[in-house]
Amino acid sequence: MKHVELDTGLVVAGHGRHYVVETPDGRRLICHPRGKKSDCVVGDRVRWQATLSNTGDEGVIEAIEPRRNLLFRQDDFRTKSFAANIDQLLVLVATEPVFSESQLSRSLIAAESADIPARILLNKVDLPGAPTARERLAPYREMGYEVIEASLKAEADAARTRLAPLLQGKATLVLGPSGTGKSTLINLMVPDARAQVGDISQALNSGRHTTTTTQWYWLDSERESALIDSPGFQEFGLRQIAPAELAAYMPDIRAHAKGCRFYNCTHLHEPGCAVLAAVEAGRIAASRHRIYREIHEELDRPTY
Ligand SMILES: Nc1nc2c(ncn2[C@@H]2O[C@H](COP(=O)(O)OP(=O)(O)OP(=O)(O)O)[C@@H](O)[C@H]2O)c(=O)[nH]1
Ligand SMILES: [Zn+2]
Repeated sequence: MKHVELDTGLVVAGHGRHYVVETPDGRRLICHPRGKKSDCVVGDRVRWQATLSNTGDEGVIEAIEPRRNLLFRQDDFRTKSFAANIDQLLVLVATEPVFSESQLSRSLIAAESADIPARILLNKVDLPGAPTARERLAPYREMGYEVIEASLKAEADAARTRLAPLLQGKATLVLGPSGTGKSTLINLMVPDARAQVGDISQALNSGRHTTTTTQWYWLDSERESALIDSPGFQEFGLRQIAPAELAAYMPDIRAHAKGCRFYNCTHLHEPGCAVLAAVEAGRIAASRHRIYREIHEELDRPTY
């Protein structure tokens, strides 16, 4: 196959085996991958060819360009990709509903292992629970993550002004549990969000109210900055990570792991473990070590 003859495009949405591909001049069309395997993800750069048949598709994806990165989760049974070729992850949490620290940590670990920088956005700081949420995020600030506070609805203009420079020139994947304000964020930063989803995606999404698939939104007419909205999820498996690697992807644990007596210390029970000593001394948050233990046990279980 001669790639030079094929058109290039960006995958901006996926619906089962159908993908919405955006051409360099901004046109969007439906494509399906050649062959049975549908292994495209939003953010993929692809090469496609116009279809001559009347399948309803307008193009066939012939090739996927090598990915710069891929953020995904993996359990015993399957791998779920969020997006490819992203510049940063924005983990959205809120004062209410109370967020799961385990889910937050898992998102950050997945990003670390994929070498993708991450920030945390705490929404709804106008609510009385804000100080508690802030306190729960203190360890994350301390280990180096930027925590941005906002009230996306209550203080919309201030939030937009604060966020715009952080998103400038980047493709930002947003992950966060349902009810934290993801739709509010998209509508705040992407005024023409509905139009960008477009008739194609709306048709493929078959009348559902919320988008159930990942969607790429441009923030500017120059198409330099983008937000990628991914649907909420229940489980965040990290099977792609070997148990012995886990500490390296948790900055607070990593900072102490060098001081352990044994080079292959699991930081769970060993004598002379600098991580356990740091937990004891309060230099690593107890909640973080609990999460480390929980994930380590999960990764250590045999797969069937
Ligand atoms: N108090 C307060 N409420 C907010 C703020 N931002 C969003 N909300 C509310 O939080 C609720 C959830 O917001 P959405 O934007 O729909 O959240 P979502 O994450 O898209 O939720 P799903 O649609 O369930 O995925 C709505 O009732 C919003 O009005 C805020 O800054 N302050
Ligand atoms: Zn140790």
